Amino acid sequence: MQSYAAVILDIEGTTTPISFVHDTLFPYVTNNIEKFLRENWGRPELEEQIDLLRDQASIDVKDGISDAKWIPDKSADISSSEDMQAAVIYNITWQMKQNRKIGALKSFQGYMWKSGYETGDLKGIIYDDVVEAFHKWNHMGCKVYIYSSGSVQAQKLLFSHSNKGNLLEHLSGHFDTNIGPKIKSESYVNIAKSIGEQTKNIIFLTDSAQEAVAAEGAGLQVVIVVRPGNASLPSYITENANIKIIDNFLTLFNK
Ligand SMILES: CSCCC(=O)C(=O)COP(=O)(O)O
Ligand SMILES: [Mg+2]
Repeated sequence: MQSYAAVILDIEGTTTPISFVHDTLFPYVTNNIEKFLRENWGRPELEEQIDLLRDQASIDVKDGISDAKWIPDKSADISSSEDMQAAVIYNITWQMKQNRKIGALKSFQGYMWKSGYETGDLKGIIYDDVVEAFHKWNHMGCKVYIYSSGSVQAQKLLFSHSNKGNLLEHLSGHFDTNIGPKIKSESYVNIAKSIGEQTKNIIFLTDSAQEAVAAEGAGLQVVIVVRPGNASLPSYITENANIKIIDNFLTLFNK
């Protein structure tokens, strides 16, 4: 591995078990959405989230995506709050079944998780070696950033309410898909510009083969992280001499 000035980390399957996202975070949304909407109905923050979902739903319907449905407009008096809530529940459930990485869904999930973290019902899970690596990188003066499909709000909640305490002080910044999709090289170029580093001076750690290829295409140094429960790696990754594969962040500090 060459030297580097900044590290970018994926979350799911990299800093955090996939099982935490799929067996705890996602069910928190699907299991609580009905009650959550009822209790928060009329709040401006919830209306902002629904506006984002409605805009995305219109795009999906216009694009002819199968099973996509409109969310009624709040200015149309014909729709009761029950109809609106049912449409939002349908939309969230439909998107989550497909594990979509779309901004409006990710933003809504983050908004719901906020109350879960604040009440203590949710606690982010971070692997032990990640925290030790944070200390080492911080000590070396190497900046650490997060790039996840989860919204910036959701990322901050996870790292501030974690099983290892509040880890936000170790992080220099957060990126979500507002900077671009994780499977596009351009997104990594955008992040490099935003943090003021050349792409060759950044390492990106991820569990995803597609993300690895995109980051490599942008000129970043790429490390694939293998954690329990991660998907097996395709041969174009395992046979790519430019991509290092590790199962523990601390391997990166071995001489
Ligand atoms: C920010 S925690 C929630 C993770 C999430 O919603 C997700 O889609 C995982 O995406 P990642 O890019 O971290 O693999
Ligand atoms: Mg991942």
